[in-house]
Amino acid sequence: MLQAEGVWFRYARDRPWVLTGDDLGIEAGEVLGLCGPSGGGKSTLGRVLAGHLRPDRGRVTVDGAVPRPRRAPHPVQLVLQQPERAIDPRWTVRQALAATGAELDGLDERLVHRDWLDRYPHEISGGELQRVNLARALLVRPRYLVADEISASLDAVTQARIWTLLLEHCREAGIGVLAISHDRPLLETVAGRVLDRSPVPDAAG
Ligand SMILES: Nc1ncnc2c1ncn2[C@@H]1O[C@H](COP(=O)(O)OP(=O)(O)OP(=O)(O)O)[C@@H](O)[C@H]1O
Repeated sequence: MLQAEGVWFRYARDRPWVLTGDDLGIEAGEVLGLCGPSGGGKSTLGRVLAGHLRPDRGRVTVDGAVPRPRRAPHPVQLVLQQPERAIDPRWTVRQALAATGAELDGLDERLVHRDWLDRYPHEISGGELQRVNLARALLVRPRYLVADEISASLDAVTQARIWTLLLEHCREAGIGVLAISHDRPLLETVAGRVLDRSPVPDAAG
C-alpha cells in the first residue's frame, strides 16, 4: 500500500502550509482519483508521494517502509501534464526511454509504437509524446503511478485512448494509480473512488 501519514508541507518557512496533516492510502492495483480546486495542493501531494518533495512532518510509505531509492528507481513514479517538458527535445524516443536504465524489452508496445522509437519529440503528436512519457515511467516497473493532469491538454478521443491503455497496463501489472485532475467526470470514469481536496484554510504550524 502507498500511504501518506500526517503529511505537512510548505514550500518555504515563510510560505503558508500547503499540506496540513494529510492522510491518504492507495492499495496495489487501485485507481484513486484526487479532485479539487486550483491551488488546493493536489500536485504538491502528488510530488510528495513520488518523493520529489520531502514532507516537513509525517511520512510517505510503500508497504510500511519509507522508500529510499539510491540506484533503483523510485517505486512511485510521477507523470505530469506537459510531456514536452519531461522529455529532452535533443533525444530520440529510444534515447529517452533508454535513459531510464531499463531494458527496452519491457516496453509496452500498446503505448509506444516501434516506428516512433527513432523519431524526435517534435516528430510525434502531443498525445503520442504523452504515451511515450507514460511508457517511460512504466518501464522502470513502479509499484505506484501518480498521473497529474496527464490528459488535460488532449482532445477527448486521445484522452480516452490514453486512459484505456494506461489502465490496462496498470491492471495487468498491479500498479496503484493516483489520478489527479480538476475534471471530476473524468475521474469518476477512470477511478474506483474519488477524493476531494479543499484548499487549506490559513493553517498554523
Ligand atoms: N514551487 C512552488 N513554490 C512555491 N509555491 C508553490 C510551488 N508550487 C505550488 N505552490 C503553491 O502551493 C499551493 C498548491 O499548489 P498545487 O500546484 O499543489 O495545487 P493544485 O491543486 O495542484 O493546483 P492546480 O489544479 O492549479 O494545478 C498553491 O498556493 C501554489 O501557489
